[in-house]
Amino acid sequence: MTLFNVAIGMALFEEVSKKSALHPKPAGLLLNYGTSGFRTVAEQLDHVMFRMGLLAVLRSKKTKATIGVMVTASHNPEEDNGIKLVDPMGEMVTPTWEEYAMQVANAEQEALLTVLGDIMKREAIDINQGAAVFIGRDTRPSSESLSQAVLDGILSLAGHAHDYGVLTTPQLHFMVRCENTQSRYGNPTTEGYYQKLSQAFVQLVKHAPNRTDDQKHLLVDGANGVGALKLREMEPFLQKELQISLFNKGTGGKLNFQCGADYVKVQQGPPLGVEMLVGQRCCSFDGDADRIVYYYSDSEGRFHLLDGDKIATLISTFLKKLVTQAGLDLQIGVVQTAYANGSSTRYLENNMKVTVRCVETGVKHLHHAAQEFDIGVYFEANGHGTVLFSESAVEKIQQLAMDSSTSDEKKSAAQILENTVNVTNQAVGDAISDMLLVEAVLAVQGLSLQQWDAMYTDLPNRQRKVKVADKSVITTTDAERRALSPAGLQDAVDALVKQYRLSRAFVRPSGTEDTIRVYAEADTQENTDSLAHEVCMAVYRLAGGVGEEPQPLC
Ligand SMILES: CC(=O)N[C@H]1[C@@H](OP(=O)(O)O)O[C@H](CO)[C@@H](O)[C@@H]1O
Ligand SMILES: [Mg+2]
Repeated sequence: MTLFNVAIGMALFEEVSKKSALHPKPAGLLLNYGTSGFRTVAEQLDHVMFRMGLLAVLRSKKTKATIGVMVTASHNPEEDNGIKLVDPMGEMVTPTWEEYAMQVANAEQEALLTVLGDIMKREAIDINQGAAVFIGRDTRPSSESLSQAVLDGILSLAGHAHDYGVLTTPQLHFMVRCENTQSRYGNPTTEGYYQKLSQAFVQLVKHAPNRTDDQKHLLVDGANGVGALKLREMEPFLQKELQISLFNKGTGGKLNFQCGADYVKVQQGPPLGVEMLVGQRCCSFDGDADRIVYYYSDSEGRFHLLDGDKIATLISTFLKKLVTQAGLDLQIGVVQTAYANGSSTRYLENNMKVTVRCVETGVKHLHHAAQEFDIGVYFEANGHGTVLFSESAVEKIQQLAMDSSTSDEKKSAAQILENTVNVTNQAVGDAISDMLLVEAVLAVQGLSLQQWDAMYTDLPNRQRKVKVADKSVITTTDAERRALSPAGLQDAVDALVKQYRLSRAFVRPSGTEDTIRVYAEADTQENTDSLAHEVCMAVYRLAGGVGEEPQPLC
């Protein structure tokens, strides 16, 4: 380092030191960079925001690219908030830097500069390298001041910041990817996002010219969050090809309260505030619009949920048909987690004959595994997912779509595939993009919601939680489907599972909550609930359960 660089470094660090005093860390407070960043009650987060602004600058210097910072707590209560970092291609920040994020967030006030200095040394970061950070935030009341703290952090390390204000999480990921591909992926503006996705959607539905107004109609539960706002902004771009009735728009109700994708998935019932008629197509976004689930109510008043597994099945079936029609040699894979319904996995493997991989919970694991295929479809059962197309797959599709010597059938399949690529937000799961994709797939194939639902029947399933003294006593293997410790737990689960038909159960520590999650499925809801309860009891007894013993449901 030259003396000049040292002087610059010292001046910057002095500024950081001065500014960080305005964002003090409560002594002793330790936070975890979990499955999707830091997440806790908003009051505890000011120092974390400031410090993540600093870290984003370092990450930007290291990667020589624009980095994203999103302020949101997704589906969690309005009082909570959170922050996550976005890497250059719009993906979640790499694991080593999650570690750094924790070190920086948890450093006591006087140790902050040392921790930053150590990271710079370890990563050989050049202080003179420029830095740029994009910021987005959700609609929580606390998000504005918290994103201001991020901005303070960025500016105090002399980084360049672009504050987009209120955005959905996937929009922020999209902006970062556009910027770092010199706009090859799209323009890094909300208008660029609306244009790219809606143009592709409008092209796709041209392959379904006789859609009725009824077929174009969709009820959307916006979870009283940012998704509702952004969908309203996007509507004019859709040229009436989708007619949206928007509920839970955030004008009256509380964010995520008895509504939104997470509520609908966990309750397996409709959200508050949506006026659904029999058979009508409905979907719910979550609070930051990166998840979506579909549902309808049948003539007997029964609620039908079409979750992430059903969406993955619909999309991969569609893609497989098109790839075959186009005569392209592209391998399609579907990535799921242990929470995927057993029926969906069986259907994909046995009927659709696509490769299915199971990975650990958390989008970063799914995203990573999906990159190994020419076309990788990944969805968590809760509705978070997307499709990744490899660069060479996109090239082959584009070439064929323009090839004047090929047959009309092949060309048309390639053109549909090309628009499918463009309607998809490949940076990350995106409720708006997934909604357009599902709507287009249904339209092009002339499928009703009921026909889609009938592709396979979900096995009854149940998710439960058990409180234990120390959740780390449970360790798992085989994509979290088997427990390695404590001794005897997996044997107990195996013995219980054997007593039921079509059954499966597993236990794992949650990565976002201080609890053990239990999942069970079996031939009937009654058997599923009974299996889930017995597994909860095994966890309670063998893994140090605390508080009241798990009770059977009803
Ligand atoms: C069963 C379940 O839905 N788990 C969720 C939940 O993770 P846990 O590690 O199970 O707490 O939050 C994650 C982040 O939002 C999400 O990716 C994941 O799917
Ligand atoms: Mg979310």
